[in-house]
Amino acid sequence: MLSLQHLRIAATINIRFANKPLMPHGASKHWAQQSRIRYGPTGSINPNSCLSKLSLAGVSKCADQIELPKELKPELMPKHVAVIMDGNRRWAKSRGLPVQLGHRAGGQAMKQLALNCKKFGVQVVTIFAFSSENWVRPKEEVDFLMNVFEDVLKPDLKELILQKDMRLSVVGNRSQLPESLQNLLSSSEEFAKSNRGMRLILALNYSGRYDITQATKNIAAKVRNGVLQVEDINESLFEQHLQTNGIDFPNPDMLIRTSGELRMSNFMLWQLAYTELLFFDKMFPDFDEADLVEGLTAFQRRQRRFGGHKY
Ligand SMILES: CC(C)=CCC/C(C)=C/CC/C(C)=C/COP(=O)(O)OP(=O)(O)O
Repeated sequence: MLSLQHLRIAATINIRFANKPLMPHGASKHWAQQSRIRYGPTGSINPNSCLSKLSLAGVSKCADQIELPKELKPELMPKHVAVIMDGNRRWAKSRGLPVQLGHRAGGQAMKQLALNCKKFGVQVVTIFAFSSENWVRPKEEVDFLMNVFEDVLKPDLKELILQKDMRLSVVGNRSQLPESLQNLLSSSEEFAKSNRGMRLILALNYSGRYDITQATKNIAAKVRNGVLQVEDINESLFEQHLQTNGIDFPNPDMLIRTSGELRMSNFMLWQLAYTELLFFDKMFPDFDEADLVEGLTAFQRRQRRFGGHKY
């Protein structure tokens, strides 16, 4: 239940309800004190982007504009960034707000993160939005989260799909999600089908162990039916039976987890085998462009060996 006090705080940081944008505006004094709002310097431009080609011809904007802060190298950008957005509730509690507002602010941070990744030329972003274990939360929080998914997804997906040319895929067991959310997800995927921009993958009611278990069961059934031989089973075949099969994307290069927790929480256990892990102390709603640049810079400094040696 929202008290008058909460409404006052929400008003102070310019939070609006019922399908309306909820992220506090930079103009708010309270918000400015709580978070660094920085707009990364756009020093270097990917030489392959159409921006650099067109700017030679005196044109300053184009559809696939890639603007890189000067500390980032285009050739070392991760193709696929996975995100565990953690800390929404702690963000809200530390401000005396109901947890629901933390989830709404997290939704806005998610959209901004997707836009920034696109701006920097990342090809795939996977967001862990709801784990199969999250159902154990209080029913009213789960119900609220499902509503937030719809509220955030309706206008934001529309914008990301229609204006930003993003492709959309959903992994996880959708059949347990509310019907209206299932419909929204399917119609959004359909709408985005012919897009060619960055791919956004939402993991909703997703569990890495479940993913591996269902792949194993499917393969076992095929062996039992004689469709496959035991000798046919290898990593590539196994991957084809994961829920992420059918989505044309490389395994994540980089994983971001916010809120200071240092664990995987059952997220893409197979797919993250050689992913570089980056942990941030900030709560997810505070994760901004400067943090993303910091993470990408750290990623670019790492030496990826994939089990090999390079001495
Ligand atoms: C895809 C989409 C539209 C998402 C928008 C809403 C959103 C950001 C949902 C994330 C839900 C979640 C379980 C966050 C983790 O923080 P937590 O609740 O575990 O916070 P805590 O770690 O502080 O308890």
